Amino acid sequence: MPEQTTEQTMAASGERKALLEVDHVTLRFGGLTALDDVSFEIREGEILGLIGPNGAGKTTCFNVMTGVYRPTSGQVRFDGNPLSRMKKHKITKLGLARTFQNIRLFKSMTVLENVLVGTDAHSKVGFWDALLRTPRHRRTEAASQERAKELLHLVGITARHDELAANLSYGDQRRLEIARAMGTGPKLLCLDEPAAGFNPAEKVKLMELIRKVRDAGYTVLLIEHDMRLVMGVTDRIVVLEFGRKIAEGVPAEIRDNPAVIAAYLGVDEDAS
Ligand SMILES: Nc1ncnc2c1ncn2[C@@H]1O[C@H](COP(=O)(O)OP(=O)(O)OP(=O)(O)O)[C@@H](O)[C@H]1O
Repeated sequence: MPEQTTEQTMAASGERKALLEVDHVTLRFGGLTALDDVSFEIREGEILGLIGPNGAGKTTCFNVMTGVYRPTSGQVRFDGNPLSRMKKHKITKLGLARTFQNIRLFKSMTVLENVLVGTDAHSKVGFWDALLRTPRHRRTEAASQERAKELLHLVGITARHDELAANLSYGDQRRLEIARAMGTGPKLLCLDEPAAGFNPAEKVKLMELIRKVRDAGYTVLLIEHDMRLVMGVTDRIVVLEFGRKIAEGVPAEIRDNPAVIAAYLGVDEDAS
């Protein structure tokens, strides 16, 4: 398939429905306003980057978007459903999955088992089916294994199914985290600094993987410090500074936006 230009992707994504809506969200930690009336949306099939200088509110926003924090005011809707008061497993079932800044794998389980933990979130078989190993349970288990192997193939760690997760290289552990999150069958995959600790070659590979994930039909939210990676892989970018949204647009617009440049360089916009 020929590669799409950003404009083509945008033209396509502009017609797409909003999968996740951040609607006038404010979040206060005591006296500190970590998010201040922030609104934006993630559209189906796009890769959206959320960026901003240290302390801008990205992680807080990510946590609000994935249902970890409840906003002080405003609302987050996923596929039209308000996330507040929803339990985590319900959010996962709706189709929202995330990875963590600090890798959180089950290190003493195998690579395949780690992904199976995710696929089990969608399992329809009950407790007794599992206990008695009914044909229904065996069929479901075989389908889950197949699915888990496909995901490992997608992220590029096929050959190491039976290896303990602890024995994988750091880069492969990060890839496994992505496969595990995808195992839950998400519509939206939220990646929290997936390139942390990567060398430049690994970052290039990660960019390819993120594109592959999007091309496989997933929508992706990416929080990432590495500007080159964000600019190179996202369709649109939202920029936060001091808890406020200061810009939103395609990478080329964000790159040239004076408010964004000022935020990153730490200079007074009027003085620049
Ligand atoms: N649980 C919390 N309690 C109190 N203040 C918090 C809490 N979490 C974050 N903050 C504050 O909220 C503000 C935004 O922090 P946040 O971690 O969301 O920023 P960030 O953009 O992710 O920063 P970084 O790039 O450094 O990770 C900061 O001033 C931070 O100190």
